[in-house]
Amino acid sequence: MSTEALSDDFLLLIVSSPSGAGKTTLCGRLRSEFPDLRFSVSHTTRRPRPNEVDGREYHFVDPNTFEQMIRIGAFAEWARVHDHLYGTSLKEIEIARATARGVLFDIDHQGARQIKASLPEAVAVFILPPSLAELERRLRGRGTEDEPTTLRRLRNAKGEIEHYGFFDYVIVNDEINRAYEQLRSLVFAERCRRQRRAALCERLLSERRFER
Ligand SMILES: Nc1ncnc2c1ncn2[C@@H]1O[C@H](COP(=O)(O)OP(=O)(O)OP(=O)(O)O)[C@@H](O)[C@H]1O
Ligand SMILES: Nc1nc2c(ncn2[C@@H]2O[C@H](COP(=O)(O)O)[C@@H](O)[C@H]2O)c(=O)[nH]1
Repeated sequence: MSTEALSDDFLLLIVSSPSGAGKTTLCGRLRSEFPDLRFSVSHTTRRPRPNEVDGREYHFVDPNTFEQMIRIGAFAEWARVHDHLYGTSLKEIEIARATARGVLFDIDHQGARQIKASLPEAVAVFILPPSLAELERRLRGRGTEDEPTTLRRLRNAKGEIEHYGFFDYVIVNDEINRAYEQLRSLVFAERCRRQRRAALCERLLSERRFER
């Protein structure tokens, strides 16, 4: 990690997991505790769930609009996940840079790799369920997907876990409070990285005080 890459205080935090492991729940808590960490609202071609609001959880668009956005280079990253298209627009990152102290991405491992390729200072966290049986219980318990979608997501889980080696941190979401405590600790720790403090150190060193 280069000093230059971390020379500002802006945190790019990626959270990924297999479907149902709990990243939306954990990101929701982060958003409440750290309002200066702006949630990146992705574009997707999947249909909204009953409780989801366009522009809040996602920008819900049709496939033609999504493909047009790909053509004009509007995305920082995009991927096909569970048979739908999902993408992070460059605009989301620009807005976060202009208005917040960081940006929180809830994206899959393909998107995480693309973000890291262009923004290597990004910090990537993978959330694991304690077991596959518990993953299934959670996804079914959430009750948002029909049976074919549930099965597709469960069948994709191992393929996603295979990518754990790419991530900087792995958190096991067994007990939600414990997992959240670990995630928030990461935010604090990342904000204390030496490289993010370089500007302050240089400023203190340049002050003309206590000099003989
Ligand atoms: N530690 C936990 N213990 C028990 N249930 C949990 C825990 N964490 C999350 N859940 C529940 O599991 C379900 C799935 O969680 P959530 O929607 O956050 O998963 P997700 O990883 O965001 O899934 P997706 O990728 O499908 O959006 C939700 O009903 C949530 O309340
Ligand atoms: N590569 C990207 N993946 C994304 C993005 N937004 C969400 N996701 C991932 O998709 C799945 C499914 O999400 P769901 O809301 O339909 O359950 C999950 O792994 C998300 O992290 C994105 O912009 N790019």
